[in-house]
Amino acid sequence: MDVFKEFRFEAAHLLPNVPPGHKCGRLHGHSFRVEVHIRGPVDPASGWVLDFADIKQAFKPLYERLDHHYLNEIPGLDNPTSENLARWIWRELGDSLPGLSKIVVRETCTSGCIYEGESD
Ligand SMILES: Nc1nc2c(c(=O)[nH]1)N=C([C@H](O)[C@H](O)COP(=O)(O)OP(=O)(O)OP(=O)(O)O)CN2
Ligand SMILES: [Zn+2]
Repeated sequence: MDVFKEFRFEAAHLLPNVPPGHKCGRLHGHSFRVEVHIRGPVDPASGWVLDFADIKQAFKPLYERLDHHYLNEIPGLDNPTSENLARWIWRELGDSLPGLSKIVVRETCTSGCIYEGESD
Protein backbone atom coordinates (compact mmCIF):
# COMPACT_ATOMS: atom_id res chain seq x y z
CA MET A 1 0.00 0.00 0.00
CA ASP A 2 1.10 3.59 -0.60
CA VAL A 3 0.94 6.31 2.03
CA PHE A 4 1.86 9.90 1.34
CA LYS A 5 2.40 13.25 2.96
CA GLU A 6 1.99 16.59 1.20
CA PHE A 7 4.26 19.55 1.82
CA ARG A 8 3.90 23.12 0.64
CA PHE A 9 6.56 25.73 0.25
CA GLU A 10 7.01 29.08 -1.42
CA ALA A 11 10.02 29.61 -3.65
CA ALA A 12 11.34 31.67 -6.53
CA HIS A 13 12.99 30.40 -9.68
CA LEU A 14 13.72 31.01 -13.30
CA LEU A 15 14.42 28.48 -16.01
CA PRO A 16 17.80 29.33 -17.58
CA ASN A 17 17.53 27.08 -20.64
CA VAL A 18 14.20 28.21 -22.11
CA PRO A 19 14.16 30.02 -25.47
CA PRO A 20 14.62 33.82 -25.46
CA GLY A 21 11.41 35.58 -24.45
CA HIS A 22 9.89 32.53 -22.72
CA LYS A 23 7.95 33.66 -19.64
CA CYS A 24 9.74 31.14 -17.43
CA GLY A 25 13.09 32.75 -18.18
CA ARG A 26 11.99 35.63 -15.96
CA LEU A 27 12.29 35.47 -12.18
CA HIS A 28 8.97 34.38 -10.69
CA GLY A 29 7.60 32.40 -7.76
CA HIS A 30 5.32 29.48 -7.01
CA SER A 31 3.50 27.93 -4.09
CA PHE A 32 5.01 24.51 -4.69
CA ARG A 33 3.28 21.38 -3.43
CA VAL A 34 5.21 18.15 -3.02
CA GLU A 35 3.86 14.70 -2.21
CA VAL A 36 6.23 12.10 -0.80
CA HIS A 37 4.89 8.55 -1.25
CA ILE A 38 6.04 5.47 0.65
CA ARG A 39 5.12 1.92 -0.39
CA GLY A 40 5.14 -1.04 1.94
CA PRO A 41 3.09 -3.57 3.82
CA VAL A 42 0.69 -2.49 6.55
CA ASP A 43 2.23 -3.50 9.86
CA PRO A 44 -0.39 -5.58 11.70
CA ALA A 45 0.48 -4.12 15.09
CA SER A 46 0.55 -0.39 14.22
CA GLY A 47 -1.98 -0.63 11.41
CA TRP A 48 0.16 1.63 9.21
CA VAL A 49 2.84 1.46 6.55
CA LEU A 50 4.82 4.29 8.14
CA ASP A 51 3.93 7.01 10.61
CA PHE A 52 3.15 10.20 8.64
CA ALA A 53 5.31 11.98 11.21
CA ASP A 54 8.34 10.01 10.03
CA ILE A 55 7.81 11.33 6.48
CA LYS A 56 7.49 14.85 7.87
CA GLN A 57 10.69 14.44 9.87
CA ALA A 58 12.62 13.19 6.83
CA PHE A 59 11.39 16.06 4.65
CA LYS A 60 12.07 18.78 7.24
CA PRO A 61 15.72 19.47 6.27
CA LEU A 62 14.67 19.78 2.63
CA TYR A 63 11.81 22.10 3.55
CA GLU A 64 14.29 24.36 5.34
CA ARG A 65 16.45 24.51 2.23
CA LEU A 66 13.54 25.12 -0.17
CA ASP A 67 11.00 27.35 1.57
CA HIS A 68 11.40 31.05 0.71
CA HIS A 69 14.60 30.36 -1.20
CA TYR A 70 15.74 31.06 -4.74
CA LEU A 71 15.85 27.54 -6.11
CA ASN A 72 18.50 28.27 -8.76
CA GLU A 73 21.03 28.95 -5.98
CA ILE A 74 20.63 25.51 -4.39
CA PRO A 75 23.39 23.08 -5.46
CA GLY A 76 21.90 20.65 -7.97
CA LEU A 77 18.96 22.92 -8.82
CA ASP A 78 20.56 25.35 -11.25
CA ASN A 79 17.79 24.41 -13.76
CA PRO A 80 14.84 24.02 -11.36
CA THR A 81 12.14 22.52 -13.53
CA SER A 82 9.48 20.43 -11.80
CA GLU A 83 11.19 17.35 -13.18
CA ASN A 84 14.62 18.29 -11.82
CA LEU A 85 13.13 19.30 -8.49
CA ALA A 86 11.36 15.93 -8.14
CA ARG A 87 14.58 14.07 -8.95
CA TRP A 88 16.55 16.26 -6.53
CA ILE A 89 14.08 15.62 -3.70
CA TRP A 90 14.21 11.88 -4.37
CA ARG A 91 18.01 11.88 -4.21
CA GLU A 92 18.20 14.11 -1.15
CA LEU A 93 15.72 11.94 0.77
CA GLY A 94 18.00 9.05 -0.13
CA ASP A 95 18.25 6.34 2.46
CA SER A 96 16.29 8.24 5.09
CA LEU A 97 12.98 6.92 3.76
CA PRO A 98 12.95 3.20 2.95
CA GLY A 99 10.08 2.39 0.62
CA LEU A 100 10.16 5.76 -1.14
CA SER A 101 8.01 5.11 -4.21
CA LYS A 102 6.97 8.41 -5.73
CA ILE A 103 7.56 12.15 -5.63
CA VAL A 104 4.83 14.40 -7.00
CA VAL A 105 5.70 18.06 -7.61
CA ARG A 106 2.93 20.55 -8.35
CA GLU A 107 4.32 23.84 -9.56
CA THR A 108 0.97 25.47 -10.24
CA CYS A 109 -2.67 24.41 -9.91
CA THR A 110 -2.51 22.97 -13.41
CA SER A 111 1.04 21.66 -13.87
CA GLY A 112 3.55 19.37 -12.29
CA CYS A 113 5.25 16.01 -12.55
CA ILE A 114 5.34 12.54 -11.06
CA TYR A 115 8.68 10.81 -10.48
CA GLU A 116 8.96 7.16 -9.54
CA GLY A 117 12.72 6.72 -9.35
CA GLU A 118 15.84 6.50 -11.43
CA SER A 119 14.32 4.38 -14.19
CA ASP A 120 12.17 7.39 -15.22
N1 LIG B 1 7.79 20.24 -18.40
C1 LIG B 1 7.87 21.45 -17.78
N2 LIG B 1 7.36 22.54 -18.39
C2 LIG B 1 7.41 23.72 -17.77
C3 LIG B 1 7.99 23.83 -16.49
C4 LIG B 1 8.53 22.67 -15.89
O1 LIG B 1 9.07 22.69 -14.77
N3 LIG B 1 8.45 21.51 -16.56
N4 LIG B 1 7.96 25.03 -15.85
C5 LIG B 1 7.42 26.10 -16.36
C6 LIG B 1 7.38 27.39 -15.57
O2 LIG B 1 8.12 27.28 -14.38
C7 LIG B 1 5.98 27.98 -15.30
O3 LIG B 1 6.05 28.81 -14.14
C8 LIG B 1 4.86 27.03 -15.06
O4 LIG B 1 4.31 26.74 -16.29
P1 LIG B 1 2.78 26.84 -16.75
O5 LIG B 1 2.05 25.60 -16.35
O6 LIG B 1 2.83 27.16 -18.20
O7 LIG B 1 2.21 28.06 -15.87
P2 LIG B 1 0.89 28.91 -16.08
O8 LIG B 1 0.54 29.47 -14.75
O9 LIG B 1 1.09 29.90 -17.16
O10 LIG B 1 -0.17 27.85 -16.52
P3 LIG B 1 -1.65 28.01 -17.13
O11 LIG B 1 -2.50 27.12 -16.28
O12 LIG B 1 -1.54 27.48 -18.52
O13 LIG B 1 -2.04 29.45 -17.07
C9 LIG B 1 6.90 26.08 -17.73
N5 LIG B 1 6.89 24.81 -18.36
ZN1 LIG C 1 7.91 28.55 -12.74
